Amino acid sequence: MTRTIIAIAGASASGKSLFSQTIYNELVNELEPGAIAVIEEDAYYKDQSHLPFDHRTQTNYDHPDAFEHELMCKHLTQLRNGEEVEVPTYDYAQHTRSDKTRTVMPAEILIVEGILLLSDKALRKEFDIKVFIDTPLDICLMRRMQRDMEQRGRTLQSVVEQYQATVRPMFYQFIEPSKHNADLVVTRGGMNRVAIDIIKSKIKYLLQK
Ligand SMILES: Nc1ncnc2c1ncn2[C@@H]1O[C@H](COP(=O)(O)OP(=O)(O)O)[C@@H](O)[C@H]1O
Ligand SMILES: Nc1ccn([C@@H]2O[C@H](COP(=O)(O)O)[C@@H](O)[C@H]2O)c(=O)n1
Repeated sequence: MTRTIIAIAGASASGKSLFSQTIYNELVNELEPGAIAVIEEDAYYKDQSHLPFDHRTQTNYDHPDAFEHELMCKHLTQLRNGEEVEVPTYDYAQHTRSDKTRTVMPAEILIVEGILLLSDKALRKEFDIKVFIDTPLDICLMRRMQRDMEQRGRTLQSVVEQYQATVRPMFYQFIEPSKHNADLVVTRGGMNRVAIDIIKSKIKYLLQK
């Protein structure tokens, strides 16, 4: 069986999750059970449970060193080889992994979404289709403020400080340059109906082959 791994990369709050989840939700009931799955790069943030909470708030979460990309690469290889994996789950409020894992079965179509997927050479080799969600950074910041305060337990001040200290500089150092590794660059992210339909058609085509 040929399996296809699709990477959806882009800035924080650019709409990667919305884009990926829209494709997944619109296809999941049409396809054979278990044919499609989604994995988040955020699940592979390093475990920091050994560090005091105050230390964890100081981590640069937008630098590649914050992630355990080796484990992610290993899991993608296992999934491609037909093995199920235990994907970590991440707790943004505690800035570390939670003690639960999520079993992911080897789907024919695997969508992977995350900020630094296309900046890591080893990870890039795992992807058959590479998409970059290209959303202006000011829009990402506005969305991030709202989302992080509503869903990730952040204050406005903490979002602004983190944005200036790490999110914005790391975007220019790592994420934006990685756009050139993409096969497709998508504007308007999760609301780009044409782009969503193109990826859906490609997935259906691959599953018919
Ligand atoms: N095109 C869009 N228009 C309006 N809101 C959007 C759009 N794309 C994403 N959002 C919202 O912005 C927030 C961040 O989007 P999300 O998909 O979680 O970003 P990412 O996964 O890239 O961090 C979410 O609350 C989401 O609903
Ligand atoms: N403890 C953490 C871990 C990550 N972040 C931020 O999450 C962003 C990536 O997730 P998206 O869903 O927004 O793509 C990244 O920019 C990190 O700054 C965090 O704030 N705290």
